Amino acid sequence: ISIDEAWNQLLMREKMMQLGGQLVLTEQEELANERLMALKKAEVTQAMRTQKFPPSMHFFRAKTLIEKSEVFNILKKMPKGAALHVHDFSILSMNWLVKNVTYRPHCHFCVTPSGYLKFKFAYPEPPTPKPAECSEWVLLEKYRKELQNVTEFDNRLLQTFTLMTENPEVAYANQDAVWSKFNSIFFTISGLVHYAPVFRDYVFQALEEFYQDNVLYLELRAMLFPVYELNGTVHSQEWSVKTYREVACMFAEKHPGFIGIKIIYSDHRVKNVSFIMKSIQTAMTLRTMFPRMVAGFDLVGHEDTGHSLYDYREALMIPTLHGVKLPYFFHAGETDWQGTSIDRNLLVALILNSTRIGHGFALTKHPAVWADSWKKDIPIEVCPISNQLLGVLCAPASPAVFQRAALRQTKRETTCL
Ligand SMILES: O=c1[nH]cnc2c1ncn2[C@@H]1O[C@H](CO)[C@@H](O)[C@H]1O
Repeated sequence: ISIDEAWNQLLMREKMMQLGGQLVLTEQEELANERLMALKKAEVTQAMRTQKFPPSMHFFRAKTLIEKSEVFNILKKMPKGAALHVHDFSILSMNWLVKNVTYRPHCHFCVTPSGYLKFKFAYPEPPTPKPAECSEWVLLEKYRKELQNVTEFDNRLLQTFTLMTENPEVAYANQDAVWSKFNSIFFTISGLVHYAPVFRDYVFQALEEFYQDNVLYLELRAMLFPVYELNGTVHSQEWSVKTYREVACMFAEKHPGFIGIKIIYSDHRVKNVSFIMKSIQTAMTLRTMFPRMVAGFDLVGHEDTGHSLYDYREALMIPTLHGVKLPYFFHAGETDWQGTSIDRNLLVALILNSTRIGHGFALTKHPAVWADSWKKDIPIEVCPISNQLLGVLCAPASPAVFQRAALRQTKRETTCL
C-alpha cells in the first residue's frame, strides 16, 4: 500500500482508540461536537502563539486561564454523572468556610506550639483542650472587632485553608513540604467542619457546589471524625453516617436529578495494624447497619510515608476470613517511586479485588497489574491535578498522563474533581 494509505489507516486506528472514538454521534451531537471542537482548536492555536497552555502549567497559574476558557465553561455545564474520588474535608470552596462558618457565633481559635490554627465552637463553657496544647482560646467575633483590617485577616485565613500560593515551586520544594501544609489544613479546618450545625450545612453546601457543576452522585472518602455540639457533646460515627444520609435526602428533594451520596469509610495509613484491624471491624459494622450508604473501605494519607497495604494484609483479610463482603476502594500507586513497598500497593489492591483504584499513578510501571486490573474491569480514579499539586508529577499534560488516558480508552473511567 502507498504511504498515504498506510498513514490514513494508522490515523484511523488511533482515532478509534481515543476516548469515545467508537461512539456514533447523532446529528445534533455532531453539530454540538463541531462547535466544541472549533472552540477547542481556537484555544490550542492561541496557546501555541502565547506558549501558555493551561494543562501543562502549574494548576495555580493555570486556574484563572481555565476559568476564562470557553471550552471549560461548556464542560462545566455538561452532565458529569459522578464524583468518585473526593475527600470529606475538601469538597467545597474554602471561601465558604471563611465567610460563612468563621462568622458564626461562639467560634474560638487558638494557636498550637507549632504555629497551627485550631478552631472550636463552644458555649457556655470555653472550649477544650486547655492552653498546654494550644494558646489561650480567643473568641473570633471579639478578635475581628478589634482588627483594623478584617478583609486582610480573612484573606490570610483563606491562605491558611488552601494550598494556593503564587510560587508553588518555592513554597513546596518537595512532596513532604506540600503534604505537611496539606495535613495542616485538615487539622485546622477540622474543628470548623465537625461542629454539628456546620457539618450539616457543610455537606449541603458541598452538594450544592457539585450540583452547579452538574455532578449528580458522589462517593466520599470519609474518616467519620466525631462531630460535636456547642456544649461539648460528641456524636458517634453512626450519627455522622445518618446525618450524611439525611442531608443528601433533603438535598435530593430540592434538586431534581440529584441521585445521592455514599460513604467510603477511610482510615489513615500512618496507624499501626492493630488500629486498622479495629477500623475494618467498624467498616463492616457500618456497612451492615447502612448497606445503601456505606460503600466500603479505604486508607488515606501520604502513601510514601505511611504503611504499605502489604503491612496491613492481616487486617485487610479479616472480612474474607469472616465471610463478610467489604468492598475496598484503595488509594494505590500515588507515588513516583519505583520498586518500593509503597509502589507495590497496586499489587495488593489488585489481589484484594479493589472495586476501584484511587490514583494508580504507578500503574505504568506494573504491566502485569495493569493487564489484570483491565481484565478484572477495575476502574482507575485518575487525579491529574491532585498529582501535580502533591508533587507526584510536574504537569498533567506530561506524556505519562496522556499515555495512561490513551491506553484506557474503552474502559469505564472516572476522573477526580
Ligand atoms: O490525594 C490524596 N491521597 C491520599 N490521601 C488524601 C488525598 N487527599 C486527601 N487525603 C487525605 O484525606 C484525609 C481527609 O479525608 C486527610 O487525612 C488527607 O490526608
